[in-house]
Amino acid sequence: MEAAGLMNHFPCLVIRGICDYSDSHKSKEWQGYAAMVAAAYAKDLLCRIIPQQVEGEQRILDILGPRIDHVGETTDRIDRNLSLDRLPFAQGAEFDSFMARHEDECLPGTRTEILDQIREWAVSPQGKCIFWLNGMAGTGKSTISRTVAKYLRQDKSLGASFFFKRGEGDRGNAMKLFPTVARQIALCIPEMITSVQNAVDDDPGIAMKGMKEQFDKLLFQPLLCLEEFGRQIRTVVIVIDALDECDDDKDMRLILQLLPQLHKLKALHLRVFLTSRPETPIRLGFKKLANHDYEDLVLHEICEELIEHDISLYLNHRLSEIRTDRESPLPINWPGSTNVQKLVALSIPLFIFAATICRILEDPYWDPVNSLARILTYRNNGSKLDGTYLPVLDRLLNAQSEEQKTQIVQEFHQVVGTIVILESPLSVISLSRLLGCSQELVRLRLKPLHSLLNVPSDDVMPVRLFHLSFRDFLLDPETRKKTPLWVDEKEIHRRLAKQCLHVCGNLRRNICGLPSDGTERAKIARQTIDNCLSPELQYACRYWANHLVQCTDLNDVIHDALFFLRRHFLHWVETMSLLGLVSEVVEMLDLLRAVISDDNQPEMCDFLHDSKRFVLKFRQIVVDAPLQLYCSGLIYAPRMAIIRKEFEDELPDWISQLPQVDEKWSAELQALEGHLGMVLSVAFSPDGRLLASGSDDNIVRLWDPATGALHQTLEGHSGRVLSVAFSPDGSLLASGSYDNTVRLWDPATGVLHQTLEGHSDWIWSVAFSPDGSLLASGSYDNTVRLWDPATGVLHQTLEGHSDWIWSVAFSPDGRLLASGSHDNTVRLWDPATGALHLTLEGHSGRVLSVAFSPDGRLLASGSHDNSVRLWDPATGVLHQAWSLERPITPLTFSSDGSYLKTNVGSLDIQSRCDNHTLGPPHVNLEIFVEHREWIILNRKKVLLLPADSRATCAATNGSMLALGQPSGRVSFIQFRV
Ligand SMILES: Nc1ncnc2c1ncn2[C@@H]1O[C@H](COP(=O)(O)OP(=O)(O)OP(=O)(O)O)[C@@H](O)[C@H]1O
Repeated sequence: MEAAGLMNHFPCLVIRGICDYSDSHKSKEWQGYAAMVAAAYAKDLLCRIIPQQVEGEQRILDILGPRIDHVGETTDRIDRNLSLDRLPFAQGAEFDSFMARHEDECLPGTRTEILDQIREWAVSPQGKCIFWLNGMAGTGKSTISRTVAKYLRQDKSLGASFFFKRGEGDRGNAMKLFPTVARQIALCIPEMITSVQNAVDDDPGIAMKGMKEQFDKLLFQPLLCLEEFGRQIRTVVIVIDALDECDDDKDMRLILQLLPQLHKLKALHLRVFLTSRPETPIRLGFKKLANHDYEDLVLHEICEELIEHDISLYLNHRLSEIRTDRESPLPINWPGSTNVQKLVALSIPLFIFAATICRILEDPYWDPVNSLARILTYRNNGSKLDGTYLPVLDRLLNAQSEEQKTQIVQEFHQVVGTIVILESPLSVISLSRLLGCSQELVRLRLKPLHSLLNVPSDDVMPVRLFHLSFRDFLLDPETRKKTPLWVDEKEIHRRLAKQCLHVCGNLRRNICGLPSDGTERAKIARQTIDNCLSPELQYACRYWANHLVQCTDLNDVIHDALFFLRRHFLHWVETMSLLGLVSEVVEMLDLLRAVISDDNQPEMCDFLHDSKRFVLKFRQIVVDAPLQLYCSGLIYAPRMAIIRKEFEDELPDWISQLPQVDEKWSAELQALEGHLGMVLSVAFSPDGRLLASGSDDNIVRLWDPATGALHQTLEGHSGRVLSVAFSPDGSLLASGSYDNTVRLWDPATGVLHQTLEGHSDWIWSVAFSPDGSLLASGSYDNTVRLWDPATGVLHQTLEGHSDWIWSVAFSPDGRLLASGSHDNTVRLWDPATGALHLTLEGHSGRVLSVAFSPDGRLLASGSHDNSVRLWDPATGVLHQAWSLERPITPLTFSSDGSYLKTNVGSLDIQSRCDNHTLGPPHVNLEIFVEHREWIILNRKKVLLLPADSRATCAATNGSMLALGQPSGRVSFIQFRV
């Protein structure tokens, strides 16, 4: 048949296929699958062909007959499933995934009380939103989670499960937590599918967005929509296991902030069963939750008899299995009840010890009678760890010649030493490539250790420790006295650093063969990246610096590192960009800089300084399109930049005339791009680790000033954000807005704590009291309001000004609050009572800025009348007035109080001189705005910023200056120029 003819017949053939499958009675699974595929074709083809083929239409309808509705229904379902398929999910995170098929569940008869308690909580209408099972490593939490998930599935109340696992790709972080959970819940509550589908359609990149947004759009809102369906209320539980294995403390805390919101859902009882070790960020996260949000159970604190009973049951069961499974019969009385008792005592409260002992005893290469005797001997001599691990390790060296022993010890260090030090696990194949040895050698060394290491039969799967205690044992300095197999951590780090750098030598330009220099990272499939970058190369790129900084003899490795950087720096950044890890490059450069001395390694220091400038400057473009590094990056780098000179050969040869560029790096470290409107306010957190920027686009963004990474996007205001301020302990961020509200956010998680409503006009200024117990907001409604930031309760409304409030400031002891107003006055209030203390009159123009000196003895006011006035805040007496050239804002004291910094110059307070003196040498930074350009004075150096720095606001953390720009960018300026 000709191609055209075939095309004409094709739709009918497909539809015939559908009819045939519907009539046949093949396996249910097959039918479902075939139906979906066939119906998808049919729907598509019907739409395209029917209007054009009148004759064909009749035939199609004849064949389909009454089944047409069924096809429509099926295709809708396919559409929905396809939509859910666009949601990325973490492979293997579900409790019954293929990867988890060998994981244990609770042995029947063990954990009965705990399991009952959890089941009761899940079904009780009064049950709290979260059940937190908290316990030390190896107490059996994950085993309980798997069992709970299984029961819930049987009861049809399992909504979703997510088992975190460090070093297991997406399971080791929170990026895909909510998409994975949303996908599972939507499949179990079909009414939710359309809302999830809409969220994905509205924003196809939603799964790459911040967690708060993912939670809201993929989970919370779709679940909220269920209320429309008015179904009978049912219980749905999400199981989240091992939250402590999520790689980012802030993410853990954010998850804990978000989950309690699920309690607000009315259409169902949504519960979360969550387990973790009692790690600090998690404990602190729970501490912040209200008591009614969660209940908890501490697994290692339950009554010892219960633990003893369970471990004893487990050991008896496993030991009897070992007896039965053994090919050669064991002595009739083995292991003997006394020995079992001893093993039980040895294990309490850790199930992992019992499990490890059983793995040792069932190892077919060793005699269990002998193994048991050794375990019990070690038990008498040392710690639990000795008793568990030494018997296995000692056996490796038994009955070997000295020569063999030396070789075994050396290979053990090479292979097992590496496995315990690795930052994330690698397979046998990757290990052999990283170590430069044969796969056979790796296998050989692992063979006698199957009871301590999880060695998959598939050589491409990662080798892992059964339990981290094995690592602790091998690295413990005390172990050195007990076995030559002790692992010298620093030495292994040194070797790994060198081996990683060696592997990184394979990097090259355009390693993934991207079609063009402009290819966007978002459009590169993960599969392509994984095909081109082997796991060991990915590992080496990501961790070489971590290993380097942890070894003793740095000189030797630094030489290798410099050699690598000078050849492959750009290739490395390209690879890190492909992996989505550009921020880590900056962190790694900082890490290296911290251990390298200026005197001994000046060349490395210069290189690190220059390369950091390069990455910060071009970060955004590199994040978006990796290969732009060689074009936009190199050609716009300053002429004398080390990176530009080193990599001159990489400059694109198709650009005949390169753009004019500066000789050296300018003062601008980095521009933070993301705001869609003018940046109106910026503030550093008290520890300098976060920068907040408020903008015309109604959004507050939180950035990491060290790497330029965007941490949070705080959305909620419906008007411009005019002012931002951190609380003194950095735990809260306040934002004042055109929408007449102040919002209080948790800067660590981005969660909105409170919306303070009450002002009837814009809020231009917000300030926390020095002890953080009060928040003042100054507004265009002529009032200042004082709030309790912890509860959001309004304490006082300070009325008295007859016009807008531009600025508010607390005195350092918190006893006074100053407000500067459009009515040309400054007022001083007692924040405790709200009483007006003084009204300072004298300015002939609006007062734009107020500031207290660090000792609280002076109050400065800057006005639109171009003057600065200095008052005694206790008496209201005017000390001094300067008349300057322009309206004064902002106004701040130098940290030692000797200078007053204004936008037109600095004023020496002691000598009362008004000649715009530069600060004394110890004054690190002064900031001025001169003719709408910014001047920075640093140790008497004056720096005029580029003409485009028309900053609207500024803040400093002591080493960097952040400038908000009308263009919506935030620029970082370094001081040491
Ligand atoms: N009730 C049980 N029945 C049978 N085996 C158990 C039970 N509890 C724990 N185990 C065994 O103990 C091992 C360790 O338990 P598990 O991994 O659940 O501990 P964990 O508390 O989650 O540890 P970690 O915090 O290190 O992840 C399991 O692999 C399993 O073999």
